[in-house]
Amino acid sequence: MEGVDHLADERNKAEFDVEEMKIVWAGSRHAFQVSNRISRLVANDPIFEKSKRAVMSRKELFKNTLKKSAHAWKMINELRLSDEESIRFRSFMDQPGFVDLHWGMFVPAIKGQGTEEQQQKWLPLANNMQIIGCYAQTELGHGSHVQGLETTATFDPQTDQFIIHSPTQTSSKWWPGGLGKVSTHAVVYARLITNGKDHGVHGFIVQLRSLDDHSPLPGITVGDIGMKFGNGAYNSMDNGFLKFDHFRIPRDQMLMRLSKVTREGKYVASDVPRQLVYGTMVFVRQSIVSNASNALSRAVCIATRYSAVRRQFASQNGGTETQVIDYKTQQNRLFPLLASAYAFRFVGEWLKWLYTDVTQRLEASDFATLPEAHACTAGLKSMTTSATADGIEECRKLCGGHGYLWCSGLPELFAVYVPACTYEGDNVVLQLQVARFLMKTVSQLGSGKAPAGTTEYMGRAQHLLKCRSSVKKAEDWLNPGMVLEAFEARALRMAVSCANNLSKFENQEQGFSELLADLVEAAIAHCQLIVVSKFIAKIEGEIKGKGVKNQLKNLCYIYALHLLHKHLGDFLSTDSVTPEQASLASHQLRSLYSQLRPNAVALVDAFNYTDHYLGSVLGRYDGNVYPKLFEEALKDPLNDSVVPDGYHEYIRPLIKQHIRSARL
Ligand SMILES: CC/C=C\C/C=C\C/C=C\C/C=C\C/C=C\C/C=C\CC/C=C/C(=O)SCCNC(=O)CCNC(=O)[C@H](O)C(C)(C)COP(=O)(O)OP(=O)(O)OC[C@H]1O[C@@H](n2cnc3c(N)ncnc32)[C@H](O)[C@@H]1OP(=O)(O)O
Ligand SMILES: Cc1cc2nc3c(=O)[nH]c(=O)nc-3n(C[C@H](O)[C@H](O)[C@H](O)COP(=O)(O)OP(=O)(O)OC[C@H]3O[C@@H](n4cnc5c(N)ncnc54)[C@H](O)[C@@H]3O)c2cc1C
Repeated sequence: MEGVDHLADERNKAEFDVEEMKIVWAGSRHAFQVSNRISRLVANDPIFEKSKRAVMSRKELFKNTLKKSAHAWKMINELRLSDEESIRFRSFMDQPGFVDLHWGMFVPAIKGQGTEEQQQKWLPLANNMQIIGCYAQTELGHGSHVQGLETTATFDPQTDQFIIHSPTQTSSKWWPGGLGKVSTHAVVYARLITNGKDHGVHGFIVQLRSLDDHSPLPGITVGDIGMKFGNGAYNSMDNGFLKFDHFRIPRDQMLMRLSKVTREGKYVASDVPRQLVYGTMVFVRQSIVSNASNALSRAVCIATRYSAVRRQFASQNGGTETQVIDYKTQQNRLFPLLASAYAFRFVGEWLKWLYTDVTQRLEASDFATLPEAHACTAGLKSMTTSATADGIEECRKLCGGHGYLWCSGLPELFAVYVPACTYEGDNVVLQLQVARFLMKTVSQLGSGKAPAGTTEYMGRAQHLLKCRSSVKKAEDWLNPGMVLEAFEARALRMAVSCANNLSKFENQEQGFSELLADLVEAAIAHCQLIVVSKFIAKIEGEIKGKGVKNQLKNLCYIYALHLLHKHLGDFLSTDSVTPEQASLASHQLRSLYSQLRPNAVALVDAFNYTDHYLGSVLGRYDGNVYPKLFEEALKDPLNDSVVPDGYHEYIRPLIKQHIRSARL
């Protein structure tokens, strides 16, 4: 029935102020107001309609993306939206496209690696979209191993130019988003060569296409790399290939904030760490963590609302059938994901603070916290995207058969999201960066240099290596100190165990290679500790609104205790908890699920998503699922005619043949 709220009973059960929780979720009252206004602006504009993406051909989808992007740009200008509002606008459009790379990587790369002069020249053009750019780093042969890139940028002192060249097939750029069909320019990463000397990988601004007719400039071969996973989904993006044939650019198009090449061809390195050339990736990894909470919360919102609508089997005392959300198995799978969405939100907020802090320090030539910022952004990007991709798939299964329908919104969300485990650094490769950082920190323990920031707990090694958890009853698992100590002991003991095993090898690099799997586990334990500790810090801060803090506490302990349960092997083998304490944790977890249950729908309402953004029949705000499933089915092109195209060629002859043989 239209207009009826099928989830009203669920909403009436809530024990907290949902409006205040919306503000906590958004980060501030101002952020909530911006998101609320912009999401409705986008939802009410028919140009941003998205239900037909799966049945569009690639070309239609791509053109539709161009149309949406152009319309968005027009509206952003007409309405004079601020940067913050424009970012929200593009996010609520919910269609991957070249603009993500233009604003998300091309512009930040120039800001981070360009000199003042270069910024003054290029940023106004990019900010007005008079040029459109992408980030061309990955090649056919190398993505993870950035130092292995093969494209060359050789300085020619006679002409004061760099010659950009792709010497082999594997040196072709391959994957950059926005490159295939749209970008006029790219920040290209290539090996800088001056006077025959290779100075490693540097960034260069390169024009690729004519600004008059969009044709590739002579010496440039460029195109799209082809269809990717899923219908619709990430195929709206023109990930591209690019080959250079001795293509020339002026010397001043090398991004020279970190190092320079003089008119004479002299290479001048500045005193800043060369790793700052990777700065754009650090920035994007940081934003990917906040995005993980967006993607996971969308999936969880769909699965929670649908689990409250869906009924299967009569309850034990007869009467109406049971809502599937009341099955403990459903709660055990769903509620930790709901808690994870909140956890990733808060760790994302913290990571944004860390990133801003390290950026300010770098500007003041303080490089001390750079390794930690790199380890945190790499590790949290890896941990949150892996958990989110798995979580979206779990939400699909939580919705039973209907979750497999495109109109559930979950297949497309998964197809769009899953490459986040690979782009901006393969998740295993990134955890190995964290592991290196941890091994370095452990090796320095006792040297007088106290670990700081997220490794501060390692400075308490004497205690953490010996301590026994003092949990005696289930409620002790609601004590933040006891929870933190268990996670710290587990993370430290895993890291120290890896370090001890490494020390048995004469060759450290060989030892590292042998122990890769254990090192990744230790890195994940460290990252989980960070997320738990930032969630605890959040609930210990000031939180307004009736019952809001209580709900966040429940979510925090669900997050921590489900991790304890999932990684019980780690906790037991490191003696961080005993089997009895683990069983008390499971008991406490069940109790927390029961406390969360009446608040589940209200907790996903607090995400404040429009039906447009959710894009899911199962996750509709009003819970009116069944009639809408029919409506969606009838919209499928296969239902345009009652008798399908192909009947006369392929079905009728089969049936007639059968009838003939039956008559014989
Ligand atoms: C249809 C729509 C429907 C629905 C939509 C729904 C949902 C969408 C939801 C969410 C979307 C989510 C997110 C969107 C947001 C943005 C994404 C948008 C598009 C994606 C675009 C992707 C772009 C890319 O992928 S760009 C390419 C990225 N490439 C990589 O990341 C490469 C990975 N490799 C590396 O980073 C490095 O090479 C390395 C592995 C780290 C290097 O290792 P190595 O040790 O060999 O390196 P070096 O010798 O160079 O370094 C030695 C030394 O330096 C330290 N180091 C390394 N990196 C850094 C750094 N960045 N900062 C500081 N320090 C660094 C290293 O640790 C060593 O230190 P030590 O010597 O001390 O050991
Ligand atoms: C959708 C999408 C968008 C992208 N957009 C861009 C873009 O805009 N610009 C751009 O430049 N690039 C882009 N990329 C490329 C992306 O950054 C790379 O694919 C990514 O960094 C992984 O590198 P790779 O493909 O070389 O993987 P590989 O390194 O070849 O990984 C293959 C396997 O080897 C393993 N492996 C690799 N090295 C190690 C190691 N040292 N130890 C243990 N295991 C290892 C990995 O874990 C993985 O299992 C994009 C990729 C995708 C999928």
